[in-house]
Amino acid sequence: MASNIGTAVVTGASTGIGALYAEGLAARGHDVILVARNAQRLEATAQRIRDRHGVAVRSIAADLGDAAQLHALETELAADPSITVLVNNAGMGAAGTLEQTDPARLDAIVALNVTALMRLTRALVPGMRARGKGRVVNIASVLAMAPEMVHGVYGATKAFVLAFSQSLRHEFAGSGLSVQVLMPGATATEFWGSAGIDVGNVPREMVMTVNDLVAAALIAFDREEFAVLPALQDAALWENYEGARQALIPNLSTSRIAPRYAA
Ligand SMILES: NC(=O)C1=CN([C@@H]2O[C@H](COP(=O)(O)OP(=O)(O)OC[C@H]3O[C@@H](n4cnc5c(N)ncnc54)[C@H](OP(=O)(O)O)[C@@H]3O)[C@@H](O)[C@H]2O)C=CC1
Ligand SMILES: CC(=O)[C@H](N)C(=O)O
Repeated sequence: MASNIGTAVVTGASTGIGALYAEGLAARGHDVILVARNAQRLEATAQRIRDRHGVAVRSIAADLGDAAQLHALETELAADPSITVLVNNAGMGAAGTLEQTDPARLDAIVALNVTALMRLTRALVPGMRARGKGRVVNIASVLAMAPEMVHGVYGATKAFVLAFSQSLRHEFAGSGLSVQVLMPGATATEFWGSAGIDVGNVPREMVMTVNDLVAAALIAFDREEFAVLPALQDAALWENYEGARQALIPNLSTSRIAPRYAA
């Protein structure tokens, strides 16, 4: 029998944050659709979730960095009226600076972290809006606010994810749709090895386990918080940051040159 709270799509769900997040949604009663490239690993995760939670689990093997595969997935998911949650989790990084990193790798990072996330959201939101309910969860990073903590374009892609989520929150107001942005700090997953970084070189006190990260993220999912920073101990620091941003907004565009630029 289909879940009466609908189906959750989770990208990058074969391992790491995505696999545990998908399992957490299954534990809450969602049917789930898992997306990643490696069909075998994906199906192993799917079977584990089925066995443990008894919900319907589909795995779709697709490379979200490939335009044709992304388009096929958009079409397939847009036609599924059972989808109530989209978790845009798949993402990748790279160890080097802008100049050290192959341009093709930079393109791949932007294609996955930015384009695929934006396109899947664009594909699913019209149906959610027509049905009057839906949730989008975007996995950004604390590096959205601190891109200088790492090299290259990765932090900039995560700044896109944060800004996109802020914009969606505005666009969704009053629609029954909601968006959440999760900003993990360093989390022990395969992400680091794939990016060519040894997580063992990161101070241990800065690295969270993936179990802890996802447990906190799911509590925030249940609370329907907008911005989720599981590693930030003092929530007032985020509130002050966001308060300063909100204070800027009404002052950012005026017809008058600011006195400091007057000739
Ligand atoms: N780990 C960390 O320290 C942090 C991670 N994040 C973010 O969290 C998210 C999840 O990261 P994490 O779990 O650590 O990463 P992992 O590397 O552990 O998992 C990445 C997942 O994405 C899938 N994936 C990778 N490339 C593609 C692709 N081109 N198309 C489809 N699926 C793909 C992988 O499966 P497959 O290889 O089979 O495709 C895998 O399921 C990412 O957006 C990351 O940027 C944010 C902050 C900190
Ligand atoms: C916060 C981090 O260090 C991290 N590697 C990330 O992926 O954003």
